[in-house]
Amino acid sequence: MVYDILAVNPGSTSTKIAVFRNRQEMFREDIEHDSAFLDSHPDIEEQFPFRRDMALACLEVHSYQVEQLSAVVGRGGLLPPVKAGGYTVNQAMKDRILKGPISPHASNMGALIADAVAAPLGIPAYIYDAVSSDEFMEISRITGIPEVVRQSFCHVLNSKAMARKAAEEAGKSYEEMNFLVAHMGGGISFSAHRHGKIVDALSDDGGAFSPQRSGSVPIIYIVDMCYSGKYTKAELMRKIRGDGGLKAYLGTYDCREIEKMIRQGNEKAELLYEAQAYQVAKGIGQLAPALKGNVDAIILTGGMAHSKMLTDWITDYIDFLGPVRIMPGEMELEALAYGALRILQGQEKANIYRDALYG
Ligand SMILES: Nc1ncnc2c1ncn2[C@@H]1O[C@H](COP(=O)(O)OP(=O)(O)OP(=O)(O)O)[C@@H](O)[C@H]1O
Ligand SMILES: CCCC(=O)O
Repeated sequence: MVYDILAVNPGSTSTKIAVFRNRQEMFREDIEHDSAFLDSHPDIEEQFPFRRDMALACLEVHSYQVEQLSAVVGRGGLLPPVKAGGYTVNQAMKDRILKGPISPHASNMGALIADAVAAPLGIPAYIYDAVSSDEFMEISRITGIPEVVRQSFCHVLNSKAMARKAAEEAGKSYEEMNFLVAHMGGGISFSAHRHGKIVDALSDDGGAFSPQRSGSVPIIYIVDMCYSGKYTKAELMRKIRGDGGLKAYLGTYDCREIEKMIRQGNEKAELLYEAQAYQVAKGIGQLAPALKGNVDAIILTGGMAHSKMLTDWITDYIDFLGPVRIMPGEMELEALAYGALRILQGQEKANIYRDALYG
């Protein structure tokens, strides 16, 4: 049986799409969004129709008839904790994303775009390995404030896909190995994979700063900023996500531009870029206890892993912990499509999303 699957991956700076015929990729497009557009449309509800239309326009460019699709699969977003694997997009999931998002994260649009394309065609819409897939150890959830519980949240899809690939290349199964993975995209996250499960992770405001995020910042100063009367909540959130990190210091989140500044002798850019590498190394080191130091490999992945300058610095700071594998870019579209294919072929069952608030 032949299945055509559209995979859609909305990231913080880009939307990537591809059509697969079973496991064969027919075509893909990586749409990098203009930073001015992202700045002027910070809300998911505003960005969603635009990104959906761009995805549909890509199909047209490739003269692909949507009626040929068997299913659409989107990146799974920041839902309340869910299982790793596939879910059918349903009303409860859409309500949660639109009315009560855990956090306004680009990945939330994956389910919405998948549903918007699939529903008129009468075909299933799925998400796979959502960012909030939860395999945490209980000890990983504890913070110093009882009301605040750490939620499992990271680039699950790509981190697991790269760890699986590294295991395959080592001639072993993912479940036999232990990995520390640093995903370095518009957002940066770290995950500790123990025998096939992400038992702890750091991301967003809990980890390193990133090209456009603040990362973890001493909270006492943030409390002062909150009560200073100088900022609205939305303005402070933008400092944490969107306008933080390298962009806050250097005015751009494009690392290729930053490397150009460095080549032109910009010392501030060089200091900040090495600080970026150092923070990534610290994030990896912070998770090493989750594996009790039994690290088969440290994987550096995501768009920024294309940068030799960054990966050389990071390796220099961290290779005492284990062998470093550089696996640039991401395999998220493949991971989405192969997951949906396993569901369509009956090898896996799609989970039913249920929500305490939205049914
Ligand atoms: N060749 C390169 N050298 C250095 N940095 C690069 C290179 N290619 C991409 N990047 C950087 O990688 C980042 C984007 O990575 P990626 O495309 O993985 O992110 P995304 O998918 O938009 O977001 P996320 O991964 O957080 O979901 C940008 O900061 C970009 O400048
Ligand atoms: C993709 C979830 C993790 C993050 O954005 O930091």
